[in-house]
Amino acid sequence: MTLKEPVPVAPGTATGAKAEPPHRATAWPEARAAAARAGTAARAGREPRRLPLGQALGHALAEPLLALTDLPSFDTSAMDGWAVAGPGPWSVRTETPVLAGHAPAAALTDGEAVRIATGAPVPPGTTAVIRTEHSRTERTDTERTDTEPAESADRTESTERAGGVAAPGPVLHALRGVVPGQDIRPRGQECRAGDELLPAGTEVTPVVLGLAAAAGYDELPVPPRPRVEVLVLGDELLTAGLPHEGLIRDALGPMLGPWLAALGAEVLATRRIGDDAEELYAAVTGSAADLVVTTGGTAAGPVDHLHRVLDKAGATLLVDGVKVRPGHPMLLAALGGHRHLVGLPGNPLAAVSGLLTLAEPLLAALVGASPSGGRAPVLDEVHGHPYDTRLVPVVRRGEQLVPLRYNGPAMLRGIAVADGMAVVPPGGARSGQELDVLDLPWPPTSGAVPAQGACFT
Ligand SMILES: Nc1nc2c(c(=O)[nH]1)N[C@H]1C(S)=C(S)[C@@H](COP(=O)(O)OP(=O)(O)OC[C@H]3O[C@@H](n4cnc5c(N)ncnc54)[C@H](O)[C@@H]3O)O[C@H]1N2
Ligand code: MOO
Repeated sequence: MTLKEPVPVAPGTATGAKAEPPHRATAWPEARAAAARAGTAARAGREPRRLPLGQALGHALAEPLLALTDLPSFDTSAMDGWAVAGPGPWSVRTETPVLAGHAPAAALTDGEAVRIATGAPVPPGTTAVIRTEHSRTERTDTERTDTEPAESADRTESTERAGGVAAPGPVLHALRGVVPGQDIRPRGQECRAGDELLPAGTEVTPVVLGLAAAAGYDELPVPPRPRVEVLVLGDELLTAGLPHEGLIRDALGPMLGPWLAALGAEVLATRRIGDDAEELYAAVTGSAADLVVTTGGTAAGPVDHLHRVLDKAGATLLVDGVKVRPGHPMLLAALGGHRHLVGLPGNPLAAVSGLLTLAEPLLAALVGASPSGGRAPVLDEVHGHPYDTRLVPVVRRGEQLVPLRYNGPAMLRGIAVADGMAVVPPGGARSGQELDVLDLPWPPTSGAVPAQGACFT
């Protein structure tokens, strides 16, 4: 590998030159934006497919979720009790109670009441629903003048005297004031047909499935999953056993496939290529993936073939180095035909940095989603790079971010227990300063993290 960076010259030195940024790489926020733009452009022409609700979990909505019906779709009783019309007392209509899932009962006229269950359509003319426990019924039968609890109304609703002569039905009294409309969920209370319930790009969670079903959907439109292939470069990598004689375990092959899958990708394969330029050329040009992710070989060492291979393949470098630590040799290339390649540096935490900087925004844009993240204050001062952004593994402690100790470019020990990576601007961050945080696509840690400290090598 050759040194990519001119040594910065301090102002006032013998050369008289001003201090220059140490390399001509893309600024970190612009690199992320370029990756998102690449994903958005590649998204054009990728037709959404319709998946049954049972298969749509975890996808992003390809289109806004528009209500296919009013919700509720009819005026609904919110309580078990009585549908009443006008002021009371009411004469109870002694028909079958109105139940959920049944056709609406005949219209009520002022002074009438009918038993009704939660979720049942209120009869036309209903002005309020009175909860069972806020009511009492009274028989008008001369043999019985005592009042009875409403729960036993069914038993009191005998309309026949001995001899078959119709008796007046029971009378319903309210035990509290009755407000017009009380305990009625009016049609369209939650939404009207055509209302946007959720924007495109929303992740389909279990609740989204429930809302979609309530709103009338059997299927949901989702973008096709981006197809990704991972190519792991490096002759020094072992796939099993202990490191020995300069050989080390491949830490990225086992990590990247599942990580990319957690970001919504369909991982076609993870292939180990070694340091063979021809094999790499064949793998890159022959890949059927929308996104090829390579690891290693991004720098300028004797066996770092990636730039030469991309050049030979006619690829266009959209980002060639990013002003970020770790991971500054990362790159993004357009391969033609809406296909892209993200080159992750070989150092494992540098590869994570490249994944979050370039691969995540590109994949999110390909499916119309937004990259995850938020902002939070950092507990202590964080050392910064003079010119470049730093990405630092952090845990969330309450509202605050705590940087983790093992954050060197070759280390995964910090990020393994992290909740995300804090974005530390050039020059560093003060204690209490708000920082952007890049989330990881799995639940936060329990917070049981070893003691903190600094370790930058
Ligand atoms: N002269 C220069 N040398 C280097 C520079 C530079 O600017 N000038 N940049 C350094 C930085 S920063 C990084 S990051 C690396 C990037 O190197 P490559 O992307 O070319 O990666 P490799 O050289 O292949 O590997 C670097 C390092 O990572 C280990 N590695 C590679 N793959 C894996 C893997 N799958 N699992 C675990 N570890 C892996 C590899 O053995 C090396 O130790 O370049 C610096 N050098
Ligand atoms: O950018 Mo390198 O990632 O410092 O190791």
